Amino acid sequence: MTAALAARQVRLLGPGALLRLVFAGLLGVLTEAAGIGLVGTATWMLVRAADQPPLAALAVAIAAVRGFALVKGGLRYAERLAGHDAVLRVLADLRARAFAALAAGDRDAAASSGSLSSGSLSSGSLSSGSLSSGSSSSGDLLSRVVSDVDGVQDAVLRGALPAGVAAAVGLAGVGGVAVVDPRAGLVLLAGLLVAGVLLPWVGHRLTAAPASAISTARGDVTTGTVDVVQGVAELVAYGALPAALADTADRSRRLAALEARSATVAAVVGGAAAMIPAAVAVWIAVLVDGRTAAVVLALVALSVGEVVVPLAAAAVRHAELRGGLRRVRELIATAATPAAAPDATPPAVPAAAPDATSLAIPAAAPAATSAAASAGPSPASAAMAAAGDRAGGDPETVGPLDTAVDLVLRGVTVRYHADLPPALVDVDLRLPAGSRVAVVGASGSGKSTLLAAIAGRVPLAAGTVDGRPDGVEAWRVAGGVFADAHVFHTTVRDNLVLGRSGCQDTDLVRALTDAGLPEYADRLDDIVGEDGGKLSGGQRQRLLLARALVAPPPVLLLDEPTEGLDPAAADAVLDTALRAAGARTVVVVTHRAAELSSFDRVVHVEGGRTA
Ligand SMILES: Nc1ncnc2c1ncn2[C@@H]1O[C@H](COP(=O)(O)OP(=O)(O)OP(=O)(O)O)[C@@H](O)[C@H]1O
Repeated sequence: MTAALAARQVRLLGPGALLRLVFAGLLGVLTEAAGIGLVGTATWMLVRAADQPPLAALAVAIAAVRGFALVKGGLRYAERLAGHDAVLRVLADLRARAFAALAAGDRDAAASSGSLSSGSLSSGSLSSGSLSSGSSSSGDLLSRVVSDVDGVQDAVLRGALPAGVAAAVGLAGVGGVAVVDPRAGLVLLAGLLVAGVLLPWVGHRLTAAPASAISTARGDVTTGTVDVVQGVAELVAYGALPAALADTADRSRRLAALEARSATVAAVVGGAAAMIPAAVAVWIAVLVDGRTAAVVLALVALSVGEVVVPLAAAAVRHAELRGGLRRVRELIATAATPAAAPDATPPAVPAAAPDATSLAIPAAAPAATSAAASAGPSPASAAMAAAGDRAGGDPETVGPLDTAVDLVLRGVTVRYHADLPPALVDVDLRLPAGSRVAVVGASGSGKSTLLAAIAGRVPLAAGTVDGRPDGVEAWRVAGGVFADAHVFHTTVRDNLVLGRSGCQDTDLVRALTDAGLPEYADRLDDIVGEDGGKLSGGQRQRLLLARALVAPPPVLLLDEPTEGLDPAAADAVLDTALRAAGARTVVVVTHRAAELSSFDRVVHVEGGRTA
């Protein structure tokens, strides 16, 4: 068992680093020994001085006190230097090995999928690695790899090294005290076992479960915050931002509560451990015969006890780091495994224990039938569901407007930056209710900006968009698929619902079918990956179209909704989508001339002006 543990550490840290750490540990033991020698000699000297002996009788002790004090300072410095040097070397090596392993996993995934489309370190590709939980975002994974590897520093400097030093100093201390007085040795041994073994074990046991919950909660907060930030425009467009922000804040509060609980355990066991050496010292002082021996042994025992006090807090910290350390070991192990041939079964990846990964969005139960029922949604998706519930309770204030609207743009000018030329210049455009308008033009001519202006997503430098009923937010009148649309790192269902009230699965299936994505009709609980990383470009675009078709506003805006599809499929999807839009106004940005026959009007945009 010990040999296996040692072999594991050698594999993780490397033999060279272990030797350096052992050297640092030896320096640590010598430092503590010098400290204990200093306390023992100084105590003896003070007790003897009370009897006013000739100065010569104290000369050796005086020199020894000075010597111990000087040597202790130098040794402490050398120990810190050696320990940090060893650990920093270990970290540099581990980082290189961890990133090599990630890169290798990414390459393997790309090779086996025959495509590099998901890009470096995508969540899809990382899912072949040992760290991945199919639902973790690449940002979350990367930040976790970084913090997991950094955790090794804490584990070594605050855990392994002090534990080794405490064991050596404790044994030597017990032996030394026992030689003078065996009963005092036993008392010290008992105190050390309580402070250095029992309390750390209790602390570790009490914090192991919360530590795993903290890891999960931290992953939730990271993934959710990134998703909300990346999808903020989309959340605003569907009125789901306040709920998303509230949910993210809720998750942060839950994380803080878990961390506070863990910190309380650390404080209690740490505090209890800190009292043990004092109790041991008092006990020994009472127990041992002879004033000098009693005082010297008591203070020596106190000094030895101080060495084990930090172990309780270190054990609590280890409970927090345990999952991360295991992930690092697994990652390094996969890097050491020779790459499998592309057609071979992928190398067996150690199954992550429940606390090994921070599953931000656990896979939803297949039986779930609503967004709210899907298990462990991401903050954004939970917010979407919450917004949906809210909408259900108050359909007058949230959700798209359900009356026809005539919109009119008058002299609309949009300028993204004062130093840049305007992206739209003096645009007049009528959008009568039920009209079908195609917007065409060269890349960069201003088509997406025109849609953004209609939807009220950009401030107008001049002009007005008239026709929105008073007091009704712009997103409830006009919305749909925009150029910067975001796919949330959650299920197909949550991506479709996105804040709409009362959506049934039948509505979602209809929208998927209308958008040309029927293959996902029975996969509503599939996690789509970070920004839809597990979908093809065309599927991603059709998912966005389906989202827009679930409960469209009176003016449906579609920015290149069929991008990524072959021409025949694009025509079919657009036809179905236009039919699904019913009596609503539809404005479609398209590059395809063949699609134009479906529209009553074609608006050409050139240099920000319409013709
Ligand atoms: N957020 C922004 N900040 C600054 N400039 C922008 C921004 N968005 C667009 N622009 C600029 O505004 C102009 C119009 O961009 P827009 O995206 O509306 O064009 P587009 O016709 O939709 O292009 P494409 O067909 O390539 O999507 C371009 O010059 C573009 O560089």
